[in-house]
Amino acid sequence: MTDNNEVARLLSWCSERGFWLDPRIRVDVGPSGVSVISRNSAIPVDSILVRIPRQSVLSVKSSPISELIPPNPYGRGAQLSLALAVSVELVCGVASSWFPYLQSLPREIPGMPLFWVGGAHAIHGGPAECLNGTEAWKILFESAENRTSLFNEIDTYYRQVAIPVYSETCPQTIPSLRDFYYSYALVSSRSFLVDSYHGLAMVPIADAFNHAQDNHVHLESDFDVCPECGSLQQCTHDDNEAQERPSPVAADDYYEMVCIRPIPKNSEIFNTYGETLSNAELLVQYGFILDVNDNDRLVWTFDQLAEFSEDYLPERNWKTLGGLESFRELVSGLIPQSWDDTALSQSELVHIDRTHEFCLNGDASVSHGLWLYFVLLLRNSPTESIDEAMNCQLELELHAPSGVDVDAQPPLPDDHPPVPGPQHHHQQTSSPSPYGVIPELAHLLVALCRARLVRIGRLGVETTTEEFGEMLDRLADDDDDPSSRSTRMAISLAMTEKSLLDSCMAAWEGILHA
Ligand SMILES: C[S@@+](CC[C@H](N)C(=O)[O-])C[C@H]1O[C@@H](n2cnc3c(N)ncnc32)[C@H](O)[C@@H]1O
Repeated sequence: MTDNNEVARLLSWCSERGFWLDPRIRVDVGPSGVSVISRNSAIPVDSILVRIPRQSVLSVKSSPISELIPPNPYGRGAQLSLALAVSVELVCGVASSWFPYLQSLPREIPGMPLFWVGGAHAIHGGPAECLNGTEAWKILFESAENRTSLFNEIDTYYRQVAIPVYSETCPQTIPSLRDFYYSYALVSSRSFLVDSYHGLAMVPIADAFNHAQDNHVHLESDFDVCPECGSLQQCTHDDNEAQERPSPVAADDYYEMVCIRPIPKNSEIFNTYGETLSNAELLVQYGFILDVNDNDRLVWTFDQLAEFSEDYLPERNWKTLGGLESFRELVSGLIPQSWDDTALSQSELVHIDRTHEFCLNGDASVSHGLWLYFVLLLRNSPTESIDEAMNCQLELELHAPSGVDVDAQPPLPDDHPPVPGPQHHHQQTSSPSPYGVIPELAHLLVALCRARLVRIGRLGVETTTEEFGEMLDRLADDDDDPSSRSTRMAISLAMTEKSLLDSCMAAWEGILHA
């Protein structure tokens, strides 16, 4: 972990480079590494707490080897490019212009699952195994960008792009793959998208703030600078039409950490790394989780739902629904429509989801997209009304034995036979239900959740709440051991997902007894 001397060296370098820190704050070393704390006076909203000179950030553009790094403006590609720039600066050591900054960063980031696979953190029996089937597992191993694992993407970039650059710039001290992982981890956990010139960048001092959802500060920057030279003023790269950049004032040469929520005296000052980040995302990108995170959710893709339907509802083949692609189009065309004023918005079990995903949210409520998928799948003809299904949903919730309780514990004991699986799926009876497709939909949702629990494995199906508690308590006793801390975070994630799935199953089984 960073020590006080390293922080002192960082601050002295910052002062030489023209940084300005409000005297009401200090940078300190605490239990979560470096943090920023208010001194003995409260700080009001709109105060500028830190000014960071634009030319002091480490980005692909400001790197001495920028010409050698293939440009990659967004997403994981941008992170990999910046990791390459950072790794070369780390090799340069004291010769790097950013040395006092780089020496102040944590030497290891064991909380990030990137370091859990292989070595002491072997996947079998290690913390990574506890992530099996969870949302974090999906981010790590089924990356949305090209369905490959994060590890493969990093390894491929290292071999194909980084090694040739190292051979040219530092042939005597080529960083190892593990060294490259470290640089990637620094970028993943600390970089900011600052403006259209630097793009993603390492921003000293701005990255000393820890994360909270109710943050006190955020980074302000004039994003719209010349992407070619970074100029805030009109420059030779401007064409005649694009001369709308505002004339600069002195402050524009800085990025600023600005107070957006009053800060009490003597308390930690937090930034946010993203208002909607779930614990799975925080863990993978930053190596920590929050005790309570309202953004936690479980997501299914359309393809996963389609695969599930083929297994559990073989009688509904895609041909009867006009083909898989036209069904996909139907569903994806309806989800973004306005659902706020529909009857569904009054449901206790379904929520109108702004992300338009097929998901279960932190209240164990299913998204309107997931509900709609099953309604469209189950209805007997394309003319059957969705409004009718919404009314049936509300009716059934109303007539559930004791109302709907989404926090109810699952009625099934752990040794209860599983809910209908692919082989013995509950068939629709010949007499139609007065609640239309909703009872069948409830059965399917329960089966979908059960299938997800099975993917989580032992922690999903066999572990009781008490056992989770005991495991977490045991690991908390050993919190100084990074491996115990990692396992504790992984188990917490699995426990949260199991609890959401259990609550969802209990609620939908509850309405089946109406
Ligand atoms: C941008 S840095 C923040 C400064 C950092 N504490 C340091 O020592 O340099 C992000 C890292 O800080 C830690 N961190 C940030 N917010 C945290 C939180 N709420 N709880 C635990 N660790 C946190 C994590 O290790 C994360 O990867």
